[in-house]
Amino acid sequence: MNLMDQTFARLKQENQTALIPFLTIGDPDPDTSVEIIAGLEAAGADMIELGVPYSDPLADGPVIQRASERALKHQVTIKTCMETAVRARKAGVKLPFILFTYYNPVLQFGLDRFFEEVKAHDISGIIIPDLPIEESADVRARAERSDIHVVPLVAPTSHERIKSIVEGARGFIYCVSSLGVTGERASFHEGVEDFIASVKKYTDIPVAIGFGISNREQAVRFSRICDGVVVGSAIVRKVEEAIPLLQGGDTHEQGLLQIREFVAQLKP
Ligand SMILES: O=P(O)(O)OC[C@@H](O)[C@@H](O)c1c[nH]c2ccccc12
Repeated sequence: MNLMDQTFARLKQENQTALIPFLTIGDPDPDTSVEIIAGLEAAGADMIELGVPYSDPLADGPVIQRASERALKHQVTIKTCMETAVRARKAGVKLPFILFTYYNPVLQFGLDRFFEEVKAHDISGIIIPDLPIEESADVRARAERSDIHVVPLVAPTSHERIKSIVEGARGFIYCVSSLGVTGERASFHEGVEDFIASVKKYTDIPVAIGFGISNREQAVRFSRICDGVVVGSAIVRKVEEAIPLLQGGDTHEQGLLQIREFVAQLKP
């Protein structure tokens, strides 16, 4: 059984909601990313989206765009992110990894090699936000053969396409809370709870929500109706704010603690 499925099954038994951070790998550097991942698990994260930095992150707001630029200064690639997963495992991190990447880097990497390497690096799932619908059947078939879950994204504007998007999906469904790009939000798309309910009508697999969730109150609100909450920009911003400490030699641990404490209070 895929580690992601095992985790959701355990959380369901414990009547818990998964806290799923997104982290740009290589920000501020690859070594520190391994330490931040360990800190996220210690803070209560249940699985982690390992963000592959990309030069043209169309769906990302300024916080993640800046993080990608910082990471790309270290020439971070899909391979670096896969190696980061293995390094985190070796450091004792047990939670499932989800590789988050735009489609172009996957095509550059090569689809056959991509799935072989994802499997070999103990990664449970992938999210490709710009995966073209006409390519998704092939990608899902390849993933299925390796027992890797391709997590589909559904938006409040998906309406009649929700059924076709979630049918046959594995892992979890990623409900995007609002239109636009990633980034902390004070409010969400009108009727977001109804949207989530409409998605749950078509699937029995876990449903998580992301986009804009940046504080405990919002995480608790969505934990009432979702199996998972995804938090990215708010955490990536904490990393950005901690960089002077992380790079300050004797204040490095203090920087890691600052990130960990922010994440710990998010756990619904
Ligand atoms: O950053 P936010 O608003 O907390 O949203 C999660 C998001 O970071 C992560 O899941 C993600 C990062 N880049 C994306 C692009 C599209 C969809 C989702 C994402």
